[in-house]
Amino acid sequence: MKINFFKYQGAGNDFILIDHTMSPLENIDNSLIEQLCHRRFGVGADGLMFVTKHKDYDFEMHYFNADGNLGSMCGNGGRCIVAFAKHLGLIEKETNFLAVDGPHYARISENGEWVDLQMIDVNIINKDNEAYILNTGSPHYVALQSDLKNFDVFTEGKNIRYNNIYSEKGINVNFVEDKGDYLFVRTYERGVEDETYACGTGVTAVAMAMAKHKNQTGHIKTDIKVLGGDIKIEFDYDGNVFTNVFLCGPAKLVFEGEVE
Ligand SMILES: N[C@@H](CCC[C@H](N)C(=O)O)C(=O)O
Repeated sequence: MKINFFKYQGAGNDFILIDHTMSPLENIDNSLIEQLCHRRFGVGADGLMFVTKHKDYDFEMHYFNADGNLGSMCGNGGRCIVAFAKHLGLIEKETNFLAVDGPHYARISENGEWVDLQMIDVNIINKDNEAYILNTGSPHYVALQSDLKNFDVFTEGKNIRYNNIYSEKGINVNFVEDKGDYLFVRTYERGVEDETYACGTGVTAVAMAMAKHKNQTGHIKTDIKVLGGDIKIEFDYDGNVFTNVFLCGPAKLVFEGEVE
């Protein structure tokens, strides 16, 4: 069976995208997804997404992590699937689509390579000692870390993800260093079980945690640097709820191909 795929990346978080708009999604082969995402034996990606039709929305996003399992919301994946939907001619400048955490609005630049994606409102932030725990569509742990450039994100992130509190359901682990004008963020991702070059729901969680940490309220814009590039986050925060949350950044087609 031949599979046509498109490879996209959003700030270095990379995905295999498959157009499934002509038929419903059934009989998912999770081991095939894992194999396609494998960086030695497959195409190589942090995750795989199917685009299907939906009667009430422009399209529906189905996201699987690189381990082959159904993921929770993927922010960079969401931005890439919007670029893909434009490429397929499903949308033009704006869209309302459905993802695992509910409906999302997004707008896309003329050249199709920059996407502002609205994320879910967030009203719960918990603490685990000094770290912040919140769900921005996916569960996140946010910890401040000095000298982050030289920090062992893989080992420390993995230790937290697999500790007694989080091992069962898993968590994405983000480390952040406040650089003044911007935040530098590195993330260990659940489901990839490695550090990735960017995590969209992760940087969203980091911007929210830092607003709370610094007692900021109002309309807050945050510039973020990750290993794979630059991302911007915007939201309103009244001290209780984060609303009008936007994850803004690049979403680019890398190549397309076919596997047997
Ligand atoms: N890379 C993603 C996060 C994907 C979901 C995550 N790995 C999980 O299932 O926990 C992003 O950009 O948000």
